Amino acid sequence: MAEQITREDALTREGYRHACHIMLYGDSSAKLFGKIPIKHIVLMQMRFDGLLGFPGGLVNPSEETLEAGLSRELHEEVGVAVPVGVDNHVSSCLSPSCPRLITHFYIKKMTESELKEMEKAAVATATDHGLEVKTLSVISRVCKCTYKILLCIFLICLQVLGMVRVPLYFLKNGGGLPYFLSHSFISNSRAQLLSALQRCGLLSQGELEKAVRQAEQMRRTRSGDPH
Ligand SMILES: O=c1[nH]cnc2c1ncn2[C@H]1C[C@H](O)[C@@H](COP(=O)(O)OP(=O)(O)O)O1
Repeated sequence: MAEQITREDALTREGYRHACHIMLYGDSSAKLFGKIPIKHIVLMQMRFDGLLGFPGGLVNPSEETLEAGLSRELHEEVGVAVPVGVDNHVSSCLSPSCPRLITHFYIKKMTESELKEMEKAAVATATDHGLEVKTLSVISRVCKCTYKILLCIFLICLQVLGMVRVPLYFLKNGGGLPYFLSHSFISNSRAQLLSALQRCGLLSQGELEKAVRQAEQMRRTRSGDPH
């Protein structure tokens, strides 16, 4: 469990790095398979390392405010300007997995069309990724470097493979949210997601507990541990 601190306390600590990430969400009238109302859109990202996390990144508070840095990161990652203010801040924590890292978390509600614009912009980034990968094969031939080394360097620079919607519904056999929660998440982003879903009233406490229980069961089944 990550230790919570205030935003003010975080900013007075010396020798810490600051990571700012945001949950962008909104109401939706869309229906899954034309019949299951999805009710809300919640965006996360598939990162270059295969882990799920929120959009955002590292910010240096001696150069810019946390919120300005987060807006800049969003613009760099997705290509869309999303203003973020202190009123969007919800928590600051000492990272449970990275020493001397403080993770700041923000939530912002957007309209369905703004969220779809973000998704389209993220797809455009993925198109550039495809083009860049072709370019890499040409560079690797010219420079006689291996394609794999160049691709790793490129993916580490790119950091994001695409935007994903969090399924907030329950399907048969743990499909939907339980299955989603059984994947691997970066740092404390899974806990950030669960607390944000509760805080924004997107799911009830009972639904969240059911999803977490089923996800845990799936993880145990996959690892061959029956308990
Ligand atoms: O979604 C997240 N929630 C909490 N902490 C996160 C999340 N994503 C990453 N992190 C942590 C772990 C990472 O090492 C640092 C930096 O994040 P990242 O997005 O990789 O930053 P840069 O793109 O390198 O600026 O934060």
